[in-house]
Amino acid sequence: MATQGQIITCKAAVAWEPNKPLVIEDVQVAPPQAGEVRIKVLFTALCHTDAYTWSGKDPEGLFPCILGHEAAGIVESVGEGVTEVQPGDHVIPCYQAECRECKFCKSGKTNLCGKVRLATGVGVMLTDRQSRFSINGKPIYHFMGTSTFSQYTVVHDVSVAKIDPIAPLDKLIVIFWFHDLCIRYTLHIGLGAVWNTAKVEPGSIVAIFGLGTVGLAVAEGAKAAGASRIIGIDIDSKKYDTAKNFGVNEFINPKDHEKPIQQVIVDQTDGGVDYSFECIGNVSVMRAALECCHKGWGTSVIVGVAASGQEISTRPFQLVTGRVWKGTAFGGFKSRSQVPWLVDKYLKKEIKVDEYITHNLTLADINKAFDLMHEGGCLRVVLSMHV
Ligand SMILES: NC(=O)c1ccc[n+]([C@@H]2O[C@H](COP(=O)([O-])OP(=O)(O)OC[C@H]3O[C@@H](n4cnc5c(N)ncnc54)[C@H](O)[C@@H]3O)[C@@H](O)[C@H]2O)c1
Ligand SMILES: [Zn+2]
Repeated sequence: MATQGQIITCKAAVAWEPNKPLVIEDVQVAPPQAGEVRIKVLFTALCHTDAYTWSGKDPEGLFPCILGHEAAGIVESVGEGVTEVQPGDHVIPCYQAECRECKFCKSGKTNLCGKVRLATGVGVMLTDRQSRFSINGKPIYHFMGTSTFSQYTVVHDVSVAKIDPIAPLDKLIVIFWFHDLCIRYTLHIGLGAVWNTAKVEPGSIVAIFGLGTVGLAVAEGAKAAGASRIIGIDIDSKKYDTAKNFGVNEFINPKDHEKPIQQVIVDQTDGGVDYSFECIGNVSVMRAALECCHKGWGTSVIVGVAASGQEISTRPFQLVTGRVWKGTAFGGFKSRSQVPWLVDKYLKKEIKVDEYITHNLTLADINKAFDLMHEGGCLRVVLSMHV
């Protein structure tokens, strides 16, 4: 391939400073080094995690940087020692790596691989602690080990999930195919919370706090697991309209009640729910989500990401009497091993994907895309990489 081993100059949306509009720039992307993969990004989606770092509230946020962590693309070239993917492979970059060698990976109990975290947490690559992005010699930080708001990105090979390419690569099919993958990636956080972390059984009563994209994916997972009652809780009653399509069959707006929301739920469920999921990132809602669980067995899963420095609290008696408090990152899915499996489920139409995409724009419109994301009625904005 002509670009192999060369610096590629391409377009990327650069966050120069917190809270300032992203700027489409010509960025130089260095070739991948040992254990690295350079990917031509075809589609990327936006997520609140990008917005959070961009806002400047994320203490780990580094500027200037290239944000973005939900995407699908094609391998352009690989560095020395990379054996699992090769140029032309269809891939999804994953912010949660899976090295299969560290003690986390080997434990079989968690997806929190530790291999590249020290480097990705500070916006560089592991090999030489440098960035592969620069503008006229000035380094631009990576973000979450993915940086997908760029037409080309370099990631660690342990962070790349290879996807089965669908047979006839007719242009349109490729477009739709990748199109859907972008969303697939966020979606599985919700599904994983239900299938891997909580292990919801048929007939369960489930409460979901926050009916954004993540909450809807939890609802879909709960429905697929056979939950009988799926109670959605949101301060925006309009959210119930969409949520019904994803399996939510009861709705409570905490603002309609004088009593604390956990008490309202306990009253309506004969003592509490079997499973609850906090999909907002609000620590007082996390407490409510635990306390609305049934004594003896109720399990509450924290999916939402609270602002840095926040703490959760409850009376220890809540746990002594059998409630369980859990958390999940990346849905508990092992990235490289299980992302392809999820894609397969999608192809077999076992899980919804298309329904989450409410807007399609291009990289050039990325600032508009962020505005849309903060509006009601928007689930996922997918960007193609044209400018
Ligand atoms: N654990 C993970 O792996 C992971 C991955 C991605 C995102 N997240 C987190 O999941 C959370 C949800 O993400 P999203 O994209 O669905 O967000 P979103 O903003 O689209 O949805 C949040 C919903 O919560 C509702 N809400 C806000 N405050 C509320 C309150 N006090 N009571 C009831 N409802 C309330 C809002 O009206 C909205 O509908 C975020 O914290 C995000 O950072 C976690
Ligand atoms: Zn590992």
